[in-house]
This record gives sequence, C-alpha cells and structure tokens, in this order.
Amino acid sequence: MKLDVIKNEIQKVADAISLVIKIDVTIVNEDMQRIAGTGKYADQVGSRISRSSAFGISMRDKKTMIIDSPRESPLCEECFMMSSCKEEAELCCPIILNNHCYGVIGLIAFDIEQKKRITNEKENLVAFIEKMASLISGNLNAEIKSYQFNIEKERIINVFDGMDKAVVSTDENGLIIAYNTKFTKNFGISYDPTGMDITKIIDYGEKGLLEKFKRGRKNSDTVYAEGKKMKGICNMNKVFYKGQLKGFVIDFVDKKDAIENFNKMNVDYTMTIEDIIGDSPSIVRVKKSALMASESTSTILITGDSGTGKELFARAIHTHSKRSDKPFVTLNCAAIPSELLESELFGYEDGAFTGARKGGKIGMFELANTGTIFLDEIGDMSLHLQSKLLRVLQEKEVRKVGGKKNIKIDVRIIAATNKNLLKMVDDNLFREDLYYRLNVIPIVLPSLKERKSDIPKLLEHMMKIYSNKLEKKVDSIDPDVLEMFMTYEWPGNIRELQNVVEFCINMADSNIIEKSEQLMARFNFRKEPIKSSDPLIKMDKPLISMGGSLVSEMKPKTDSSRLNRQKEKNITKYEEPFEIRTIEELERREIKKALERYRVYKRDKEIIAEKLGISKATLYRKLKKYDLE
Ligand SMILES: Nc1ncnc2c1ncn2[C@@H]1O[C@H](COP(=O)(O)OP(=O)(O)OP(=O)(O)O)[C@@H](O)[C@H]1O
Repeated sequence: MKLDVIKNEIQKVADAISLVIKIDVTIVNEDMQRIAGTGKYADQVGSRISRSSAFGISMRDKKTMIIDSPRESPLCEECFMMSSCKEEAELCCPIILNNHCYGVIGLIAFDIEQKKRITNEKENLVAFIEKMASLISGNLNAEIKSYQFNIEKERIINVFDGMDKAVVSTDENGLIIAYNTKFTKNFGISYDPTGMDITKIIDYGEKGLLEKFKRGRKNSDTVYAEGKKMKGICNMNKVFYKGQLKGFVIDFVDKKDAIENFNKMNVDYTMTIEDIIGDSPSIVRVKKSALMASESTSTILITGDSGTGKELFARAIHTHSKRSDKPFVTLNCAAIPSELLESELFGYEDGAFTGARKGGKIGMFELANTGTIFLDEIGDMSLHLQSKLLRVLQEKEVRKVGGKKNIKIDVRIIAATNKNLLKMVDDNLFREDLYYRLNVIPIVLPSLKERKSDIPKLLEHMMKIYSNKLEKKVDSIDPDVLEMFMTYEWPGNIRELQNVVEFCINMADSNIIEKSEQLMARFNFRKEPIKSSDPLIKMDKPLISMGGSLVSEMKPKTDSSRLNRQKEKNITKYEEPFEIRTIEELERREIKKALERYRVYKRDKEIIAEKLGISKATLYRKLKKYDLE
C-alpha cells in the first residue's frame, strides 16, 4: 500500500507544518512523486523528483538529514541540480512504518530568514518533524489495518452468505446485527431485518428464544418462524469479548435441506438391471427376480459370496422401483463399530452422550425416508441392534438415541450378507424373527464359478473401463490367458476378476493381455490350463444370447415394465428346452455363440473356424448368410 491512500491527511499535515514553521513543505511518496505541497510546491503535486536528491538519500538511508550549506555539502555532490540549485537550506525526514520507508517530508528554505528557522533550532525542529512523520505513519498503519480488515470482512461475508445454514448474529439484547441470505430465505423474510428483535422473527419452544438465550440452552429441533413450525437443528452461541457478553450467533439447519444435501452427496451412481453384466442362466434368473422384487415394497435379503454384486443388485432394484427418485442410502454394518452403528442408523439428540455432536444428528433411516436403505453385511449387526431393527420393521418408527419420541418412517429395506444367516440363527448369533422379517424376498446371487460363461463379457467390459482409467489401449486377450481365467475358481468373484484385469492392464506392454510369470504368481493360477475344446460347454451351461454384442453396453435408464418384457422375452426363449429348432437356426446360434465367446481374441476368425470345424472361407460365407457381425 502507498502513502497516496492518505493523501488528504498528508496535505493537512504539510499545511500545518508550513503554518507553524513558515517554510514551504513538500512530501513525496516512495516513487519520489510529490503527493502534497505548500506555497510554491502546491502546484507541483504529481511531479517527480530525482532519487539522487537529498530526498532520495534520506529515503534510502531512512535517516533525517539537514543540509545547511547546499552546493557545498558532500550530500549535494550526487545531485544533478547542484549547479542551478537556489535553496539555502533543506530538511528531509523519512516516513517509516515497520522498517519500510513510505515517503519523505521535505522543508526547503529559499532565503536567509527561512534558513535561520531551520538551522537555529535544529534539534527542536527535527523532533517536531519526526513527530509529524510518525503521525503520518500512524495514519497509514490504521489505513492498512482497516484495508486488511475490510478484505477479511468481505471474505467472511462470502463464507457466511455461501453457507447452507441460516445464520444470524445479534447484540446482547437480541437485536439483529447481521444475517445471511439463507436466513431470510429459510424464514421467509422479504425485508431487511437489521436492528429488529430476533424473537419477533424466530422463536422456539414454549418458553421463548430469549429466555433460552439467558438460560444458555443451546439448541432445539423445532423452530417457530413467524408462526410457522419448522423442523431442524438450531444452535446458539454466546459472543464474549473481554469477559463481557456482546451478543449471540444463531444458526439453523433445516431438516429438509440437510436431507437433500445428504442425498446430493450420495447419488454416486445409478445402476439398472441392464447394466449388470451377464447372461448366464443363473444370473438371468436373478435379474428376473430382482425386477419383480423392484415392483413391491417388501423387504429383500440378498445373499451371495463376497464380490458377487450384491450392492449392484440393491442399487438396480431401487432404480427400477417407484422410489427411484427418492434417496438410496447405503450403510455397511461391518464397517462401523457397533457402539456407533446405532447412532448412525437412528441418529441422536443433542447431548445424548458424552462427545455427541452439538445439535444432534439425523440417522440413516430418516435420511432414507420415502426411499430405500441398503444394509450391507447385516450378519455383522450385534444382537442388541438386531432387536432395534426388528422394532423398526414392525412399527415403522425410529427413535433417536437419547430421544423421547418416535419418528414415523417409510423406508424400504434391502439387506445383504455373505454369511449363512440360517446357521447364525442356529448358533444364536442372529435373531430368527428378524431373519424371517428380512427374508421376505430372498435373492441369492451365484458365485462367478457358477456362471463362467459370463467371464468373456465381464472381461470385455472391465478391459474397456481400465483401459480408459489407465489411459492404455488394451482390447485383446491371449487365448491361453482366457483359458486360464475360464478354469480358475475365482474365490473373490467379480471383484477379484476386476482386480486381475486392472493388474493385467497395468502390466500390459501392448494391446493384448498376455500370459506372464507375474500374472501366474500374483493370482496363483495353475501353470498349465485345463485343456478343453470348448471350455464353455465343459464348465458352464451354454451361453444365452441376449442381443447382438458380447457385452451389453451401458444403456440409459429404461422403465421397468419395458425392461421386464424385454427380459421375459429373452428368458422364455432360453427356458424352453424342448423347443425344436431348424438346423439353420442351430448353426446360426452356434456361430453367434462362438463369435461372442472369441471376439476378444486377436485371431478371432481363425479360432472360431477351428472351433466350429469349418474353413475360414466357409465361416465368412456363413457370417454373411446369417447377417452376423
Ligand atoms: N455383473 C456385474 N457386472 C459388472 N460389474 C460387476 C458385476 N457384479 C459385480 N460387479 C463389480 O464387482 C464389484 C463388487 O460388487 P459389489 O460390491 O456389488 O459386490 P458385493 O457382493 O456387494 O460384495 P461384498 O459382499 O464384498 O460387499 C463392484 O466393483 C461391482 O461394480
């Protein structure tokens, strides 16, 4: 910041000095530009003076100096005006703040009388001018502080206004000093409430806001604004300065806003049944059940080994349900310590326990209200919480930890586990009544080894995803590697397959996933794959053809009834084992199957021809005939 910001004050100081001393005064800034002047210097404001002058030297050395014999003084030697100089004496005093020189006050005598005034009482004059310089630097300091304060204030106003809480600040009597936009929006205020009594605008509880201020109560979950009852969390803080109460800051989070924000943050991805890759008989059956389940509101229990896609199915069921535009809230019961799980599920009231967050907390059930809650790893829930969950299922109400009243909820529950819940029931680790309440619609996901014919499609899909993610083009797979994948047991199911693909794409140095020692070592694959002429036939039931391509592309969300009909068509087709087909139909089907199976290979046509026992030329002819590819 430059001295110029207090130009007006500086001119007043220059006038005062000149009046007292009766000598012309000029003051320059750190660019050596005159910013104030009296007498003959009044007209020269704005002009620059040389840094080689006494002003420049005083600024450089940060020292007051008096030149009583200009042209003879060694200080004048550097000055290019020396020969033409008309001055009789000069006093230069730097204006210093925080060890930085912001400018110089200069007194110049043009006659002997003025010279005497400078030289006769040197000490007093220097003390006086230095006081004036320090007055200027004091003013400058205040200006700098106020400038910084204003910037800080702007920053705070921006933060304050951008908050999604309503915030209002009052003095000690509850008169409004400041408020943010959300405050006027939430409480429907269309006028400027500055200076108004806060209790005239908002109030809560029976006793009134101000009463509660005085008694130091911190919050409530009900606020009355201009007669309207609003639910949310209200926090009040007292503002103290030097031990004295100076006011209050009140913030209010509207419950509806909090839930909307939570849902905005949690809409991470939407999944449809079509997005779930696989058309093996076992997965098609599950997809069909999931679509049917999506139409009801009954509780679902999804079971299956780890990594089989339980969450994917839960999301897809929600997407196809009538609740699809409502929240989908997921909670992994194994990931949260059981002491915290209760408050995560049901929320808590302010002060429910030591360390509870001020203002309380909204539970997952409330957040999922009107939507779906996915309780993953339900087998890890403690018996104590199991009984609470059972009550929620029976009563359709939740009660916050430390709360006194029940809150009605309408939430569809989808639970999932990779544990054998029936065995847990036998071992008294899981409540039998809860098990039956959850298991209204059971969905059992097949493990990957039970649906190996889906592996090529899953591979193709995952190769695309990781090629994009890792910015590498890997689109083919060595037949030996595929053979190995088809014979492997996949204990970690699709998640393990995903990890293997990610690993392979990281390691690939061409566009092909090839067999490597690293791959064998990393995933404990057998050294020699089981030989088979068609591993699909040996290891799984035949592939169902669900459409043209090997992997169904991610399709936009479709309405569930259309999806249902489409799926039913495909499923019925497959599930008619006694249907007699023409030789041409069978030939077309086998060629199509081989195409889907070997599309990811580098030399696909060669392999397909070999597998079908025909020449490459015949294959091309038949592809054309059946309009395949
Ligand atoms: N059919 C599928 N198509 C594509 N990706 C899938 C499929 N099934 C599962 N996945 C992927 O496999 C991973 C595991 O799926 P998900 O988390 O749904 O399994 P889970 O059964 O819930 O696992 P866990 O029991 O360990 O929680 C996810 O990254 C998911 O995207």
